[in-house]
Amino acid sequence: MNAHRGSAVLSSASLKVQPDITGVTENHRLRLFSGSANVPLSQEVARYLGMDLGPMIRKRFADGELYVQIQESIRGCDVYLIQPTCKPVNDNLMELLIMVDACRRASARQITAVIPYYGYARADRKTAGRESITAKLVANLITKAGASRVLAMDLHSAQIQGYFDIPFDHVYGSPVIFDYLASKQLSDIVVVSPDVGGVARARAFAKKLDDAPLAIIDKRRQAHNVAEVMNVIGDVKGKTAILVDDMIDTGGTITEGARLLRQQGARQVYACATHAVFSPPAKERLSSGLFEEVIVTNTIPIPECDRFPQLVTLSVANLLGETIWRIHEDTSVSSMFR
Ligand SMILES: Nc1ncnc2c1ncn2[C@@H]1O[C@H](COP(=O)(O)O)[C@@H](O)[C@H]1O
Ligand SMILES: O=P(O)(O)OC[C@H]1O[C@H](OP(=O)(O)OP(=O)(O)O)[C@H](O)[C@@H]1O
Ligand SMILES: [Mg+2]
Ligand SMILES: [Mg+2]
Repeated sequence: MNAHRGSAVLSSASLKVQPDITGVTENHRLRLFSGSANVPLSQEVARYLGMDLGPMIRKRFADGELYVQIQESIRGCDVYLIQPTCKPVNDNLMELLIMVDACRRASARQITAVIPYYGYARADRKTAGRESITAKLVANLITKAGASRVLAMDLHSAQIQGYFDIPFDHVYGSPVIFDYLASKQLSDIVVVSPDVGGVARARAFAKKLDDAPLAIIDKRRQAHNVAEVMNVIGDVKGKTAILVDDMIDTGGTITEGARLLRQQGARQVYACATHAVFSPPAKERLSSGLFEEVIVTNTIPIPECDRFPQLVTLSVANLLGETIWRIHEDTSVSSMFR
């Protein structure tokens, strides 16, 4: 390459752009940057990919506004920006948007927003008049900022993929949870969806657990953040119930569900959820003795003060790393979940 350049003037050793072993020029290489929302997860992803996180300055001005500067050239690079939009959601979202904008203006070839937890996902439709569909607004913001594609894990509702008109890879944390559950060798399992929105997720989960039976809880919400459970559809008596959800926020849904399952004769209750949102009083509810274990992943960092003895945290870093690699290599992502 670059033979057209005067070799007497520039020897190939002095050229900055070298072809790598795959024949792709090095300036199209994969680069990974982390926002501040979950640096330990980003570091684990980088370790899986055998690379370092790219250098980036992130600071706050005296007036509270954010400043981001990518500290190396990313011209022509395929850039992956890892940032779950968890608490503080508005700050983390804004930081992601600023990172995307900075990469676009720095002439990155492709920008993938890697969003292990997609905040505002529960505002996925109008449930009353004169409400915003904030999940769609967030999609518009990410797209408009300049993202070329999105990688997200366990969206609250899968339809959010369609809020984007750019390629979207939706992956699941369930394989790491299956592996963990398999190691426990539980018997007489019933997989339980704690509400109607979780039925498809729980059904897929049950299928993977040797076609375990499925039960569904009829949950209602009379007010925001208040969960009321009415009934269990399915047989749970004497069984090990595995509640499966996308997220645990205040813990109302999963603990009210567990209480009902115990009342209906479940022998043991395990809670599984990808995203540990953990708003108060989640810790108190989850550690009240209803659960054998509460199994979550590290899409959202869990501060020490929110941990409790029954909590098991599994890492999705390898899964995200493998997905990033497959996106970069243009190979199948869906085959990871068959
Ligand atoms: N972040 C949120 N926390 C709690 N509730 C929320 C949030 N965003 C939207 N909501 C409300 O949740 C329900 C969703 O309706 P479902 O039928 O249970 O899916 C709705 O009232 C949203 O305003
Ligand atoms: O821990 P909590 O504070 O109870 O919140 C978490 C629950 O809220 C969401 O469900 P949602 O109420 O949106 O119902 P859906 O899944 O049927 O859409 C989410 O899927 C969890 O089930
Ligand atoms: Mg919902
Ligand atoms: Mg739910």
